[in-house]
Amino acid sequence: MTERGQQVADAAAVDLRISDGVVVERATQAAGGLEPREGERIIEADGLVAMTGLVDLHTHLREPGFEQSETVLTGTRAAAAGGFTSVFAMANTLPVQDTAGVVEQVQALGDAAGYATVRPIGAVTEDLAGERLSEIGAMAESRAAVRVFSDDGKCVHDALLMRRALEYVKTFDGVIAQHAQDPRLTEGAQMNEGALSSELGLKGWPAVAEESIIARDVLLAEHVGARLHICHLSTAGSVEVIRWAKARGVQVTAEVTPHHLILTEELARTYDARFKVNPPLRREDDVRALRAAVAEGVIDIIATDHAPHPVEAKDCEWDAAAFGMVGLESALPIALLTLVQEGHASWAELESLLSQRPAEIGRLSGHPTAIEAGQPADLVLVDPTGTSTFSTDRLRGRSANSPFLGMELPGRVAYTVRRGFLTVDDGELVAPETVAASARSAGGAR
Ligand SMILES: NC(=O)N[C@@H](CC(=O)O)C(=O)O
Ligand SMILES: [Zn+2]
Ligand SMILES: [Zn+2]
Repeated sequence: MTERGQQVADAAAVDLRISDGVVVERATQAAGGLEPREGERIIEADGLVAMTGLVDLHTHLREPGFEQSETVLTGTRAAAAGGFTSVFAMANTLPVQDTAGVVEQVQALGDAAGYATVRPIGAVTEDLAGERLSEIGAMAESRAAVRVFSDDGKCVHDALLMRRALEYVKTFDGVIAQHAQDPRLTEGAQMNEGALSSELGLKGWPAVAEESIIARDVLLAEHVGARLHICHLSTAGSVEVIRWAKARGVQVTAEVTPHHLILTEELARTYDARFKVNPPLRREDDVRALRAAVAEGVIDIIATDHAPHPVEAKDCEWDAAAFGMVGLESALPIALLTLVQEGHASWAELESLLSQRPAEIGRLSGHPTAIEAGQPADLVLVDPTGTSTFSTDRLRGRSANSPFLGMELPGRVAYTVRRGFLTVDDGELVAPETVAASARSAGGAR
């Protein structure tokens, strides 16, 4: 397979030859490019931008247990459509991903589907109950080799458990990904706390409920000398705390979701539960601070927090609706709109935010560090020109609870290549049988 694309860093047109899941040759077109050989498929990628495959450190795939919302197959289809080649699957399944058996099962489902590398996240506490540590060691040593642990959906609130979890993962270079939400400060909370929550009569969720947990946890991570990752940062104050911790040398990383980079609490006025999410949409000044923190490097990555829910969990009163939004297919377009087009990040920085840094934080093995000869062929080719209306036909998962439906968004994924085979071909998902067969034959490639 020969690909004509553009290199991200210097925007020079290059040809790539891919064979057996690896980029085997790369030449600039200025230097003559590559001659296609007999039997090779040529992808015309002129005008497209190439990035290493996107990596989502925060995806809810819902299987086992909530297959009416999403399955590993449907969720990784959505991932591929969005340009992702790897996803980290959150632990709040049923049963919870808190044993070696369950994480191995989720990983095996991902391997069989083939649309993306699925790396299960292990629960920090048994059944996400916040009482006893889960089998962290057994999950780390299992075939799934778990490196990221999180009770996401719930906060690890007990400081002693958090300390013990940090001590444990430190022994094998793992990381605790904290969902920072003080449960007592957010009992019954429905949206951001402020003048608008009072006006709408919805119970408020104060910024300090997030910031106080982050402050505690960066201090614990410093004390233990372990790695801490903060999920879905949503307030200007959280940015301040992370900046302070990084300046002290704490091993902390932080993520922001696409939706927190663009949407605000004002959307609660619609009472449309597509805009109900945990943590809640905040204010304009928070959105500004989050974008600036990405530009400054205080925020390390963009993660989708893809949280599918069925119609009945969203098409109801705000108070009764579930928290969460789907996000895999819209992540790159929203990042382009809010960061690249606004001058907060270059394409190369986008590759860092959506591919390189999440892979590093999750200790993802077999992920390319660049698109060059000798590197695994996990990459995405994006059409950067024009915009299109984001509609349900762009969604490839099982649920349609996207807050971006109807918006004009830039950036279409033209091709996604995983382990050398196509999962998206000329803007269309490749059929499941074809992808599964390609994944089986690529099985031993790494
Ligand atoms: N983000 C959400 O609003 N919901 C997530 C849980 C979570 O990420 O906290 C879910 O599992 O639905
Ligand atoms: Zn969460
Ligand atoms: Zn989540």
